[in-house]
Amino acid sequence: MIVTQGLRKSFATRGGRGTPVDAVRGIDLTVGPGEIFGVLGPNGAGKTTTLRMLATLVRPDGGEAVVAGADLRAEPATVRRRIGYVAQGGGTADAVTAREELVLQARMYGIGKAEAVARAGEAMEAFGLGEFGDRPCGTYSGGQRRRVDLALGVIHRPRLLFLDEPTVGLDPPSRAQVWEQIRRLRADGMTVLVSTHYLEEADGLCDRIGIVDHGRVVAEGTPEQLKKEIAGDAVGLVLRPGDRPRAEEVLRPLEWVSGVETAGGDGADDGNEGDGQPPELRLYVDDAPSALPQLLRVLQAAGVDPVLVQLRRPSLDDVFLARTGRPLDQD
Ligand SMILES: Nc1ncnc2c1ncn2[C@@H]1O[C@H](COP(=O)(O)OP(=O)(O)OP(=O)(O)O)[C@@H](O)[C@H]1O
Repeated sequence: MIVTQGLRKSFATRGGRGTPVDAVRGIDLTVGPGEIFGVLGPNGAGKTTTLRMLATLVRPDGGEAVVAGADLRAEPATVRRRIGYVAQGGGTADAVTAREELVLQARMYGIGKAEAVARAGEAMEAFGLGEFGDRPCGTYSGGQRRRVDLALGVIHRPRLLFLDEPTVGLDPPSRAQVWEQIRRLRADGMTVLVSTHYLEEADGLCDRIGIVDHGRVVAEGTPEQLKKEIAGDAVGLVLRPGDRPRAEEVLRPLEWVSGVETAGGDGADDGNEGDGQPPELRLYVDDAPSALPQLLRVLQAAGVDPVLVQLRRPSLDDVFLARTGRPLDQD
């Protein structure tokens, strides 16, 4: 549904006298039909500029893209007809009602009056706007407003929808409601490209993500793939004093254990830990839930009885950290 190669954009500053800002330095992305694809990155990473280029609102300086089956540079009008775009702040006016906005938006896409009114009614129902949609937009909560923005973005039934940070500033329940609506659009066959700087949103909502930093894609894949690439799963074992050498001896040769490390404690296994904390033996495995029972069997056969066993799964924050050298600032 989207294929980009080397898409880039710089902005002139101080009327062309300052150093140009390289907002996007060469973005390569592939978004398949029917997926929710997340562009994850910190503020200023180039997410908005990327979305605006793909939605024909900003002209790229270089690179190629095919969007919704049309060439971005050669056929921008075709791209525009096939897509929907919801900007970060949304676009509703305070004095008009959601229903009026929906009818107006449909009319702007050339839809006849009766059909526009019918579609507005359907959208009110589908996005749960019935309770408030005949009041002026200025009286809505942030979450209600975002649902109206979504409804406006798809009133012309595009096959591809761009959402720029759709849940920024919303409280968790409103965020969950917006995610529900986005999932419903996917279930109806729509492809959704969403930009976000929330790790939880990228992880929980998106089928695949591209991590963007300083105008480049630094990682692309499903959230699970990306987390696995970084570390696989980890299992933490807290052992009785003196048990560690025997545990390491039986665990290291196992082919499904890719690494064994000691975390915490003073490293000396003499029953006299320097900081009072028993060391944790951390094992790296491909799939912790299936490795766990085997692990316990091997330890039991060796006469080792762990005090504590815990599953540790890497997060997207670990991925971001590994690829960029710093954690993602989510404020
Ligand atoms: N019109 C413009 N003129 C000059 N610089 C710009 C312009 N638009 C964006 N930039 C700069 O380009 C860089 C990327 O901005 P962009 O808005 O694409 O990032 P973003 O990842 O969407 O961040 P945010 O989440 O804060 O919107 C930033 O350094 C920004 O200041």
